Amino acid sequence: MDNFAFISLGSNMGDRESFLKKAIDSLGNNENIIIEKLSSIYETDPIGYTDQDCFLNMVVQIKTGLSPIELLRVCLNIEEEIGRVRGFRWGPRVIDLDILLYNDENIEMESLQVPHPRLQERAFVIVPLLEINRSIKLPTTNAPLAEVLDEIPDKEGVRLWKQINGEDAYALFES
Ligand SMILES: Nc1ncnc2c1ncn2[C@@H]1O[C@H](COP(=O)(O)OP(=O)(O)OP(=O)(O)O)[C@@H](O)[C@H]1O
Ligand SMILES: Nc1nc2c(c(=O)[nH]1)N=C(CO)CN2
Repeated sequence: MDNFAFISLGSNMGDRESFLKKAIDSLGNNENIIIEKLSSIYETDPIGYTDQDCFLNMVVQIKTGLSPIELLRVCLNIEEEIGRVRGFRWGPRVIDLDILLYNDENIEMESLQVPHPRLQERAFVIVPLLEINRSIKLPTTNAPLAEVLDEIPDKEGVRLWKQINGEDAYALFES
């Protein structure tokens, strides 16, 4: 498990928290993934396509023996398992898993770009990421993420919804 990665989770349909929990359970049940940290859960105004319900968003930090492409495959399988039906771009979804960062790598494949190409525009991703690690820098430009957040206008659309500390993290994993 020599690699670290950050994965963002989002849901804006049905029992949103239960879908986040299911996704985290599935990640943790993978023998090649260790969940290291969970952010709190944030309720966030929809970005991109705005005529839809608010999202719950959070970020997890993992250690993994999987390659980036293998990790993407795992994420897509979890989305499918939980029942995501692909609708239109940026539209409502029961669960969305995105790979934000994988080590300090810059990956430019057709099916996978890391850092996630829209990471820098999305307060709903950066706020939970900074909660886990204040000193993260973007591998592309070396810019501290805290400075990137300063430049984003939509920060007030990201509200703490459920604080997760050690104890809550355990409760979130309890079935
Ligand atoms: N870093 C990444 N993490 C997850 N998927 C990625 C990444 N880079 C590229 N992709 C590709 O994006 C495809 C579509 O992803 P998805 O349907 O979740 O997009 P979206 O959530 O609607 O929009 P966005 O990418 O802006 O979050 C995936 O099948 C995957 O191949
Ligand atoms: N607030 C918020 N807005 C979004 C989200 C999301 O997770 N949270 N995901 C999207 C598609 O990737 C589009 N818009």
